[in-house]
This record gives sequence, structure tokens and C-alpha cells, in this order.
Amino acid sequence: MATGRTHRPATRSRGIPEATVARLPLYLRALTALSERSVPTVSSEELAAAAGVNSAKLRKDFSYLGSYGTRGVGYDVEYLVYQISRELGLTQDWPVVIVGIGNLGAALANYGGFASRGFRVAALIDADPAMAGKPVAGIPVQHTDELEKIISDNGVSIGVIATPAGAAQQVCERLVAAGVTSILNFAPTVLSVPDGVDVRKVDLSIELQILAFHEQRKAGEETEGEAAVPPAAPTGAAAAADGRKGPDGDVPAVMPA
Ligand SMILES: NC(=O)c1ccc[n+]([C@@H]2O[C@H](COP(=O)([O-])OP(=O)(O)OC[C@H]3O[C@@H](n4cnc5c(N)ncnc54)[C@H](O)[C@@H]3O)[C@@H](O)[C@H]2O)c1
Repeated sequence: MATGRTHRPATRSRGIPEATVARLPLYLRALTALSERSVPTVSSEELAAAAGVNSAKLRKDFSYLGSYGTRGVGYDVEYLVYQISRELGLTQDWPVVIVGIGNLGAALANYGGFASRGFRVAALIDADPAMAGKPVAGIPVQHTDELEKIISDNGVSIGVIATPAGAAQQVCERLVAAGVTSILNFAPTVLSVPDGVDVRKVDLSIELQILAFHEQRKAGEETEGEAAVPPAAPTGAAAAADGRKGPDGDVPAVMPA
């Protein structure tokens, strides 16, 4: 579905044994850890140990990639990350549309981290006619009337929904009908989608509620053993629902069902 470019020469990937392909993610994980620590080069022995692989096997595997390292120096970590990512198809460019360019949509559009991970913001879409044509993160916002054409023209398979909750399902249906098969949903609503469509939901308030739950537990442990145990009080959803406060004077966190 995505019209991404790939840099992978077909002849080379055909020549790589399956067992080597199966080890590439192990090397990549170890190399990514080195890269994050800004380690420039690594010997085959060090990398083999980090990946849990025999070093002779590693050298043979890398020879299929055309990567032989430099005697006395080892392998260039960044280049090897690139080479393996390319073989695994991870350097493919995924065009993404963001629908709903308010506070959140604009922040996402401005986030530079997508591009370095292979996700290109192909278009920004909003229902507000006043926003049409205005640039956000250098990309002109387009009206929702154009949604189907934008998806088709850009070969988009991934859509991000950052509209109010009430609009999300309808936006989702239009995205799916236009050919989108993966949705990242920020709106606080459960989307229903047909088989074959993947939805990932991001909800920071749920994450905060989980942290609040643990904070409450920690606070409880600290006060445990101190003189009096407070009288039984409602906790969780029941307390929040009737507005009563928990034992420590805080409104207890409501855990999602
Ligand atoms: N998941 C999270 O952690 C998280 C965090 C913050 C906000 N949110 C949610 O993200 C959404 C956006 O929040 P915000 O603060 O950016 O809101 P906002 O009001 O600033 O922006 C919403 C935008 O959506 C547009 N819009 C409305 N209906 C539309 C439609 N049918 N098609 C296209 N665009 C449409 C509006 O014109 C507006 O520009 C809300 O649902 C909010 O609850 C989620």
C-alpha cells in the first residue's frame, strides 16, 4: 500500500540465507544500543558477544551484506545499523497523514523524530476552512474535503487521528474507505474498524492514571506502620464517582476497566 522507496537490491536479499536473516534483528538490537551510547566502531567479537552469536558466524553473516569491517578498527556502527535496517525493510519511507491540526496535531506535525524513523508527514488535514492553506511545520493544511484524494495521491496507509472524540469515528471511516489500513488514534474514543485495519491508541491520561495509582500505593506503604490505620474509605472508581476523598485526602485514581 505504501509507495515508499526501498534501497534494497533484490539480488542481494535473494542471496542471504534465511538463518542469517533471522540473526539480523539480533545484530541490529545490539548495534542500536551501541549507537545510543555513541560508540563509533565495534569488533566482531564484541558485537557477537552482545548479540549472543558466534563471531565467525557473524563475520560470515555480514559478508552477505557486503560488510567486512576494517582490520584493527572493526565495523562502523552507524553504517552497519543502516545496512541491516535496509535489508530488513526498515528504511522504507512511510507517508503518514495527520487529521485534526489543533494543539496536538500541530505538535505532532512539528515533531522531528518521525522522519528519522522512516515516517514522513505527507499531509495535514483539518475540517476548519479557516485553516486551509495555512502552513504548519512547513506543510499547508488541507481541508477534509480533500481527504480521499490526499490518501490516494500519496499512497498513504497510516493515518493519525487528532480530532475531538466526537469526530474520530467518522474520520476513521473515511480514512479506511480511502485505503488507510493502520490508524494511530489520539482521540479519547474507541474506534471500530473492519478486519485488516490496525488501530493503536495513545492516551496520556491513562498513563497518568496508572502512575497516580502507583503513587497512591507508594504513599500507602509509607504511612503503613504509622500509628492509626484510617477507617475504611471508598477507593477507586466508587470514591471518584461520588466525589468522596480517599484516606489521604486525595481523590483516588480511577483505573480504566
Ligand atoms: N491521547 C492523548 O494523550 C491526548 C492528549 C491531548 C489531546 N488528546 C486528544 O486529541 C484530540 C485533539 O486535541 P487538541 O487539544 O489538539 O484539540 P483542538 O481542539 O486544539 O484541535 C482539534 C482539531 O480538530 C479539527 N477537527 C474537528 N473535527 C474534525 C473533523 N471531522 N475532521 C478533521 N478535523 C477536525 C478542529 O478543527 C481542530 O483544529 C482531542 O480528541 C483530545 O482529547 C489526546
